[in-house]
Amino acid sequence: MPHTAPPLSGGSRPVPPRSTVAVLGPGGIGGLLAALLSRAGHRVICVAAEETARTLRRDGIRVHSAQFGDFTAAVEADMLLREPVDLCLVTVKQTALDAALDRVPPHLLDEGYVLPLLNGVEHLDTLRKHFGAERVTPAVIRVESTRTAPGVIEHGSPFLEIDLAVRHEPHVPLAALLTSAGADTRVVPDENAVLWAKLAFLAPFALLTTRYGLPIGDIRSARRAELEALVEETTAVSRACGAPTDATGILARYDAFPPGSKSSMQRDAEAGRPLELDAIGGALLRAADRHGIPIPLAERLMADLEGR
Ligand SMILES: NC(=O)C1=CN([C@@H]2O[C@H](COP(=O)(O)OP(=O)(O)OC[C@H]3O[C@@H](n4cnc5c(N)ncnc54)[C@H](OP(=O)(O)O)[C@@H]3O)[C@@H](O)[C@H]2O)C=CC1
Ligand SMILES: CC(C)(CO)C(=O)C(=O)O
Repeated sequence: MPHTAPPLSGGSRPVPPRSTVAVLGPGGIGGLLAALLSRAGHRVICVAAEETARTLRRDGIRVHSAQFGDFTAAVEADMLLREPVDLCLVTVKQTALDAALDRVPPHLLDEGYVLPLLNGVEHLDTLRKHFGAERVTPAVIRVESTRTAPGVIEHGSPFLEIDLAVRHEPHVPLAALLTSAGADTRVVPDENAVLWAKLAFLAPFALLTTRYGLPIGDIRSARRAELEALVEETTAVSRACGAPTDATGILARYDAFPPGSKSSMQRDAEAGRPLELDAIGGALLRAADRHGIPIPLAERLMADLEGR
């Protein structure tokens, strides 16, 4: 998948032989990264609810991946983080973030870094309040990965990409650590560019696939005009927020997805789970309102989805 924002150097520094990484929420993306980091030789502590923690301690994490193959990785797991770690990946849904943060006492990250991989833009405020602004590295992930049962992960996309918004190289070489696990990781100097490039791309994908219950292949063919109009809206908001996002590039990215790909919001809808509507569509509407940008199509889709 082509990236949109210009990279900085930073992915090539040596990785500490064995880092200790906590994963708060070992689900679709957290479980995949936990397993890959463990397989790469790092110490991984998953922080999860009781049943999931018990299952992970007993069975490890089983990954089925077209990109990385099928493998099982041993991880530690607990309901509460009890010791300092080099890095804490935050990989819960936005709807579970406040409750999940009770499991990670902030002082345990005094020397480490927090890497949130949630979709959306507004969770960073919550995390900065909890851990302190200097501990949190904004980031986004591009992948399609599903937790089909506790500790069982189906990684469906032929890619796993992470963009880190880092102005100054953190003490822990985060990019090299993630690269060592197999993630195609880039360091980009601009937080807005990283977060809004993802949201401008994700919001049309998530809202349309969820609204119509169709995978991206059907949306980009049968509902092309709607998709293009919505991308015009999201890129206008993104540009107003200071992120130079271009509609043509986003449409090309949709076209490169395997046709059966679904958004995580769509998978949540299918499973009857709460949707991250506020984190994705709500954040978009609020930003459009702040900048006086009309986005009627996004508003209509949000109203449809809220009324489901
Ligand atoms: N899945 C994907 O392909 C992609 C997802 N994203 C984003 O990544 C984020 C995570 O999504 P995803 O991995 O799909 O989510 P999942 O629902 O698969 O995983 C979330 C995990 O959080 C755990 N969890 C929920 N509440 C708590 C809590 N209070 N304490 C501890 N753990 C908790 C769940 O536990 P349990 O297992 O016990 O239910 C689950 O393991 C979202 O913001 C999503 O939008 C971004 C790109 C792609
Ligand atoms: C669109 C996709 C699959 C890209 O990673 C995503 O971020 C999501 O569905 O949450």
